[in-house]
Amino acid sequence: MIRIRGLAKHYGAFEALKGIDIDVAPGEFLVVLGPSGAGKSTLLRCINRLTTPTRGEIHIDGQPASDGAASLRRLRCSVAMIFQHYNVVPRLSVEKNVLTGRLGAMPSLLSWLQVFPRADVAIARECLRRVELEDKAKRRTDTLSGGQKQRVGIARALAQQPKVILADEPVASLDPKTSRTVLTYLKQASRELGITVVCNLHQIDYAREFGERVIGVSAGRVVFEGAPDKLSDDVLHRIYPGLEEAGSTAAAPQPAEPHPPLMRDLVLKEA
Ligand SMILES: Nc1ncnc2c1ncn2[C@@H]1O[C@H](COP(=O)(O)OP(=O)(O)OP(=O)(O)O)[C@@H](O)[C@H]1O
Repeated sequence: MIRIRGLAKHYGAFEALKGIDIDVAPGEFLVVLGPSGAGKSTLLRCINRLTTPTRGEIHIDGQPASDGAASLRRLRCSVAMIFQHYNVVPRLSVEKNVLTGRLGAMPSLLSWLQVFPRADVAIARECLRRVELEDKAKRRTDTLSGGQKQRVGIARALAQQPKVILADEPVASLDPKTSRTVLTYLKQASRELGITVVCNLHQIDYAREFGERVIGVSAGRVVFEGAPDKLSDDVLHRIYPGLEEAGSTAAAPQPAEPHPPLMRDLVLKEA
């Protein structure tokens, strides 16, 4: 579904991405792990062309992603985004926020007037049902909790009926219990609707729990690619260089515990 080859992004003299090759299968739930500044957001922004790569090729569903008008239109329809800070419009109702996911598919006059065809309202309601928020449809979105706002973000992305969802640290602002709920809704929708998801995360626990495959990015390069159960201590040190200096020295795996102390420290810090 997504094929990335030799992707590089420079900001002036700084190389944020240094030649990345990634393939994502249709319907796959791929987690991208990496320390702050590794280039995870830049990667997502290159995929949906919010930023223009310096070098490299990206194909989505066999079509090249480029800055041409036709390509951008295609990308805006087929690739949806979920953001860390939800990006909902606070004073709009929950349902209207979800309906904004339909704007790209609507005639421009109707979208300008914010008149939504009945079929689009039905799609929005179905998406709200998926995240179990149908009873909040008419509520102002600023009256919801953070977790509920992110579920609105998921419903809005689903309303777009995308082939791909890019989620940029979707649970970074949420507590662990709410984070799991939100990721469960996202994974369920991905599985049931066959949507490919690329999800940037900071939490190793959630990568293990929700990722079907994990990519580790460090300093603009892919340093790991594999199944979540392959996230050993060695791998984590490759993804997070300098981890020992920052935390405890007890980095050796301790099979009696679900997570070695070093990993747990990192998870708690991020949660
Ligand atoms: N518009 C920009 N101009 C200059 N430098 C940028 C820009 N956007 C990102 N960078 C730099 O590129 C590097 C990668 O940033 P990016 O946001 O992709 O990292 P990240 O892995 O998503 O980090 P975080 O987990 O903190 O969000 C960072 O050093 C950042 O400062």
